[in-house]
Amino acid sequence: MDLVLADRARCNSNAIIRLNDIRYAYPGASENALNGVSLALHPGRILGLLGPNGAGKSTLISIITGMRKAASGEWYSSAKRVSLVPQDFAFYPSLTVAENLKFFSRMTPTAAPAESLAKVIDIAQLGAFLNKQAAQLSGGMKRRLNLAIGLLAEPDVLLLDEPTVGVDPQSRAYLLNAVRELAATGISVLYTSHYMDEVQAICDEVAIVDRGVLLANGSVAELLQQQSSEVVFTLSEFEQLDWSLAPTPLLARERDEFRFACAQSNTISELCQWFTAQGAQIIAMRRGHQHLEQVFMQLTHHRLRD
Ligand SMILES: Nc1ncnc2c1ncn2[C@@H]1O[C@H](COP(=O)(O)OP(=O)(O)OP(=O)(O)O)[C@@H](O)[C@H]1O
Repeated sequence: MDLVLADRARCNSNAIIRLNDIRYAYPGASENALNGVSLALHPGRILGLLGPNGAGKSTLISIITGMRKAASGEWYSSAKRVSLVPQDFAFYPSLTVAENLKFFSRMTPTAAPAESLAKVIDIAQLGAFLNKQAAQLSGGMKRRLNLAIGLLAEPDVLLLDEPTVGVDPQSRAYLLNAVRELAATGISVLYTSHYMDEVQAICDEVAIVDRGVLLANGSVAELLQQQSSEVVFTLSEFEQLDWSLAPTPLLARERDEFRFACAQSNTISELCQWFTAQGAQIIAMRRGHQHLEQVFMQLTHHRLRD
């Protein structure tokens, strides 16, 4: 089946790019690399794309850029320019920063190339490094040059494939801030990273894929809430509790925090009553996961770097 370029009415949202039920198989492969993935990118928002190795992230990115054609599904886009900042450095190591930027600027048709060049130098804060050979830059500065080249096209959709691999903490903080500022100007960002804390910190939304299937998609807060059926109590004066008599089995304890499965609606009230009756004090209670990594592990059953 041919890919359908749906019109804005069928998109039924303000998405700048929307994928519906996208399937893709590499020639000769026994399994689909993408198995019915639906996703939307929105102006001014950062979507974090997470998945273990081989999940289908790169394949998805190549479909969004148009480098690969899906076997079936719908694809809607109102983006004028989509830029991909790849994980591999996409510049000439023997040229200086300025020479690289000028070269790629000439390759990128924009209305005002000089202004665009000045703008990306400013965003990536490369002004002090223009005469340095790209090969001599630190890991963080190379990432900034990679980003600057991607921004030359003045994209309205920016696809970032692991933009902070191999950078020092300062450059990392700088890059994360730059990505947030770019989104604040209205650019739609797809952010792929193996660093969960980054994704949790800067992304408005997260999509978790594994084996070509979208396992979860929503805001970070939604995923932390929805994907957990656990409750954690912080207690004091708990030493006298006989856990074998608890109305719900204790799953785990860490210092004064006690974790329980929360399968039924009355689990929490039963536990509260039991703690109070046994003389323990409830200091705090929270539902849901605290970290995206816990959500990821629950859904994919392995760590991101496996
Ligand atoms: N050129 C190719 N030919 C055949 N199979 C491929 C090709 N590229 C990827 N695949 C397979 O497609 C599936 C999805 O791969 P993809 O590269 O999209 O995953 P990924 O999530 O980007 O992984 P990583 O985090 O390791 O980059 C995997 O099973 C992979 O082996």
